Amino acid sequence: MNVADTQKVLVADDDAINREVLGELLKPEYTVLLAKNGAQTLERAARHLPDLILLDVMMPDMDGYEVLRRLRADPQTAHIAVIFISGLDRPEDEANGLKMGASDYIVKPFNATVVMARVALHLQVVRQRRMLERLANVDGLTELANRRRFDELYEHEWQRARRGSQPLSLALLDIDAFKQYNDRYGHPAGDRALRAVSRLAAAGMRRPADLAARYGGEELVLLMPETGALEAQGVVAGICTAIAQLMIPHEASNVAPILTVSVGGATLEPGSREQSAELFEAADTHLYRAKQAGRNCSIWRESAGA
Ligand SMILES: Nc1nc2c(ncn2[C@@H]2O[C@H](COP(=O)(O)OP(=O)(O)OP(=O)(O)O)[C@@H](O)[C@H]2O)c(=O)[nH]1
Repeated sequence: MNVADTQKVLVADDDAINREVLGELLKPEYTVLLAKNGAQTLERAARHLPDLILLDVMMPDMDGYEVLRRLRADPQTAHIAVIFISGLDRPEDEANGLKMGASDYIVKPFNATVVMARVALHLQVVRQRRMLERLANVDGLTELANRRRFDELYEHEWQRARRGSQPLSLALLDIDAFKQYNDRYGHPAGDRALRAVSRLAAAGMRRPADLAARYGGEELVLLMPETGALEAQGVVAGICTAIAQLMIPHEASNVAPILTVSVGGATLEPGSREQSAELFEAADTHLYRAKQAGRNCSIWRESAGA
């Protein structure tokens, strides 16, 4: 396994010897982080986002149950797998830990082989969950977010823009005469061109909350929260220029001898009256107009919300 793929395990125990024993045990296979109390566990969990936490139940500043509750309350750390390690060996303690959302419960004194086997098992579950999440959210051809993921994030960003009275910009980018491209150069070449355009769209997104997604077929959607119309148009212009600079030959196009795109965009500061569909529909209308206007161009609309 390559170092970048190594999974991270955080060992949280107030007892230095326990920390060391568990740390040494895990080190040959995983990247190990250590925490000596509850506060440090929360801080390291948020900073390093480990795949798994081995969490001592009895710690002086904050017990493991409280640490788990706080981890679950923060969306960033809510999904981190937790195995309780505890000196409390009554069945009700174990049941309580599992009910709280721990993946497993190991009673001290622990057996090293059993700890390693359980850690391996839960890390495998973590890997499988990530793979499923990826399959559910990422488009296989372009590696962009898929439409399902876009729909989810769009609603989230719409609400965030409304609460924060911030502009939200959205652009639909559609490859021109792509049917002719496929007909002329073949479907595999069409796939390559679509991947190249997608890569540039993703590279053009500047901020962490910006999103390039494949909306369907040869249509991409670019979502730019907290971005006004002028700035968003600048971002889109940069992407269109980068696509033109690829100079992908398209001899069957009536628009240009190279592959081009049309863009419809809109910016809105959501008020209480608008629905999220309105911004999308405005961008779609503008994409239609850009196609009508001869393609290889971008049309934008800006409007204030109520
Ligand atoms: N190679 C490839 N082609 C695709 C993919 N998805 C959609 N297409 C093709 O994209 C083409 C879209 O055709 P149209 O909707 O007529 O659009 P167009 O030819 O680009 O015309 P305009 O958008 O009006 O300029 C169809 O031929 C689809 O088969 C894909 O994943 N790979």
